[in-house]
Amino acid sequence: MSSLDKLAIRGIRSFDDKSISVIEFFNPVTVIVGHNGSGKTTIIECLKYATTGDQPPNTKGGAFIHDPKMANEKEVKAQVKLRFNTTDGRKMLAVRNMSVTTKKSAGVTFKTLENLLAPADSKEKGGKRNVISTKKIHTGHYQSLRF
Ligand SMILES: Nc1ncnc2c1ncn2[C@@H]1O[C@H](COP(=O)(O)OP(=O)(O)OP(=O)(O)O)[C@@H](O)[C@H]1O
Repeated sequence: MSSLDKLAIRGIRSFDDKSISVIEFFNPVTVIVGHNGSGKTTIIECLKYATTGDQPPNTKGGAFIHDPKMANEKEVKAQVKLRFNTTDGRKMLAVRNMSVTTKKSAGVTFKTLENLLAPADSKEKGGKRNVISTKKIHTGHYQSLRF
């Protein structure tokens, strides 16, 4: 059976872009507990975003990203990184990046940046990963991952 290992969130909704929040998943169950507005739903939305690339409804234009006004920045870079185990026991990493920039002249600009799916332990010389795909994955164990 495939399983979730760790989820790292930076710059999504109330998770600011100055630090990385890591959520570790346990077997057989992980319970997410917190006050209203503390980010429970955001964690689930980040899991969905990591695995499908889909952002929550009504978040077109960067509303899923931490508000630059709250961060007191012109640009906020967001990243969701999911480490998971495949059905055949391999550790994989799915990473998605996006950004919002604010300019007086152009308003808010939302961009999707690099996405990747790679073996989690695949650091090559020079720190580059052995990337399987930065686009769509249709087959095998990654069937539900759309890149
Ligand atoms: N773009 C954004 N930038 C900064 N903060 C945001 C942004 N969008 C939403 N938020 C904040 O993120 C929080 C939403 O968190 P979320 O809905 O994940 O919490 P929750 O723990 O599921 O809450 P509840 O228990 O009420 O369902 C709210 O505090 C909201 O003000």
